[in-house]
Amino acid sequence: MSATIIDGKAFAEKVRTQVAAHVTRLKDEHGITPGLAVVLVGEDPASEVYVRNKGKQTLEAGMNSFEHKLPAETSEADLLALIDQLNTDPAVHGILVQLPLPAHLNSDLVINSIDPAKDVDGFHISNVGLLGTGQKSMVPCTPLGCLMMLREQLGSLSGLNAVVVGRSNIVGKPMAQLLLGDSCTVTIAHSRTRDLAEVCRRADILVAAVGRPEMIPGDWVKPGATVIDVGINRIPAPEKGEGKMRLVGDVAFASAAEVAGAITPVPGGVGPMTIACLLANTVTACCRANGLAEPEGLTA
Ligand SMILES: Nc1nc2c(c(=O)[nH]1)N[C@@H](CN(C=O)c1ccc(C(=O)N[C@@H](CCC(=O)O)C(=O)O)cc1)CN2
Repeated sequence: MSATIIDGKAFAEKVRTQVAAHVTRLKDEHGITPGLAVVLVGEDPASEVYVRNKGKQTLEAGMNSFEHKLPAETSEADLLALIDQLNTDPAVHGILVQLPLPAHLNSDLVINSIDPAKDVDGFHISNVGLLGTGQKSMVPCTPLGCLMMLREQLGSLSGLNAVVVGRSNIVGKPMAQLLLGDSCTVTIAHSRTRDLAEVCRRADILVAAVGRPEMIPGDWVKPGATVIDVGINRIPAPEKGEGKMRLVGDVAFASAAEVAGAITPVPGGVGPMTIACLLANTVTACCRANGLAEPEGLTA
């Protein structure tokens, strides 16, 4: 293996320390405690873990955490009523609805009912438009985490060829906008892209966000490229025992690490940065709501 392994866990800890320092300053100098409300509908086991970790890390950073756990059969009207209440609650600076929502709920409608200023996920259509036009917005947490790691690894991204494999609203599209904002030459590739291998081989920065286990092999990676693997896929791991599973990314890590200059592992790469950036966005939202200077280095 020749690539530098980008340690997302360590980087996330650094971001959380910075967030906690800003929170202390907001409390001491302005008497304000940032607050994050997380809404979980249903009992998806992975979502329950993510929501628990969000609450724990919010409290550890010195912020207020408001957790709302609703039954899977919650009606859209009841969910919208809760969001309405959070929108007007002055103690709540950030609101997040954990995805995926149960199938009977319209995710777009629910997300677009959040006050854009409190939309710490950056999924509201207003924030999508602001990001797309290069204006100040709330930036989706996973792509923001990827951008922070890339800047830390490479310094300037200007002029680099970036290929984003995946066109989701949550990762692929905002990631491409952020890379464009840093003056990369950006290609968004997807399942219908012709000669995907060749497209990937042109990338100085390769971001994999397709949700297909180990889909990108090492021979699709340009020598020296920086590879950011957003995929979190659970696959059977019979070597660990019957019925056991393990996590892999969208990139075949071992072969890609032979070729890449730097690469994020799964787990321990992009994942931990998602929650760290959520905390950062909550502090940013709190500062904006109170007309205070935004924390440096924690926004795009
Ligand atoms: N409203 C949102 N819903 C979802 C988001 C989101 O950003 N906003 N992203 C994902 C889930 N997610 C946070 O919500 C998340 C996913 C993964 C991790 C993480 O730290 N992963 C670890 C591995 C964890 C494991 O063992 O399963 C890693 O990669 O090292 C954090 C947050 C979907 N929903």
